[in-house]
Amino acid sequence: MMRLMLEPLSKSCKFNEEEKGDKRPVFLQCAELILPWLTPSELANVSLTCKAFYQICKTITLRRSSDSSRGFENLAIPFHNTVDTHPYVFFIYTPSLIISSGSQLRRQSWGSEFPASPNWVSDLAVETVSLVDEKGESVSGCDCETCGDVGDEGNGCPCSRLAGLDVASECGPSCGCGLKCGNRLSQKGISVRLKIARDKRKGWGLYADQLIQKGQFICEYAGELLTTEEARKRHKYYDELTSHAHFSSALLVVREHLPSGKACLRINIDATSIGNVARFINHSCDGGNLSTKLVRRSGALLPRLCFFASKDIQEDEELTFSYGEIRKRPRGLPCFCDSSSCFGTLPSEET
Ligand SMILES: C[S@@+](CC[C@H](N)C(=O)[O-])C[C@H]1O[C@@H](n2cnc3c(N)ncnc32)[C@H](O)[C@@H]1O
Repeated sequence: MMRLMLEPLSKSCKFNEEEKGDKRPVFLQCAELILPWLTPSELANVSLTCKAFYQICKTITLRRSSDSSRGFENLAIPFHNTVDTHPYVFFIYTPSLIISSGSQLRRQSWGSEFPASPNWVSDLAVETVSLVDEKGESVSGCDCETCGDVGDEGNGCPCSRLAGLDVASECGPSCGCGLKCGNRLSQKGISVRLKIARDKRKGWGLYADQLIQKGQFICEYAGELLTTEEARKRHKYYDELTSHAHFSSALLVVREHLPSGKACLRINIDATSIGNVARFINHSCDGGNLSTKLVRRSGALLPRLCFFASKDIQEDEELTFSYGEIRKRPRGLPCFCDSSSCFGTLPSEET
């Protein structure tokens, strides 16, 4: 389909190169709209067809490397590479957890003059999934009207006391308070400056681009929410890819122990093809400088995995956390965390 569309465009390209008008030709305006939807290899092919397309593709590449979040986050999160020639990583961006995409999210415009619409994936987000009774009323969480006198941390809010031991609870859609409420720390998006930089041995990593104080919210781990069956299938497939070529997967399994202590809820999040900047966080055997917390919005069925600074973090410091303790494979992938407690291999676990 793409070839059919581009053939007439490149023919008119030749025609328009001969034109010496002041106005930008319509075909170039069309190209500006269409080319940001292409993958890097498609873009590379198109850039060979004529000078005008080459220039547009170059601009798109620059825009892509200047903001991995494509305008979905409050702040641009650029790529920096002084190691090799890869300008950016191509994946579909979602600022929050989404239900497995099916065919709806195969393409995303990235690198156009206009930033992506923040509502672009919101219809697919699962955060508003609630436990409701037959009348449609919320049967979990709280519906406090206001958290006004609870301070910026939201400590006194009834919602913050609903959580289990390793889960924090924030105000949700059923609460009367707004986004300014102190008990919605992780809902305001990324508010610290971050960048993605390339390391010779570990590949891309997420770095602080400012001083970050202990306790500050960094980002959530966003991606596709998978069934355990699908997660196992993908895990096997990613393992095969990793053994044949350099490939980085970002499939995370989180277990939430339910208050009874007898059961646990398993959450599989795959950020490999569809995810946010958290997919670039590398492992450190000493636990790194990030702590993870499951955060549930009042009334929401599923918690979200959120990263907070576990210590003060300096500008240019890499953000890392521990991928886990279990090392099932004796010859697992080598770990280059460089911490004094490094095990030598990355954690690995059967999913
Ligand atoms: C979630 S991704 C992190 C981003 C990844 N570095 C990239 O380039 O996209 C996980 C992968 O990063 C690499 N990685 C993470 N931590 C590492 C470490 N401490 N040492 C070596 N490689 C690491 C491994 O290839 C791992 O499978």
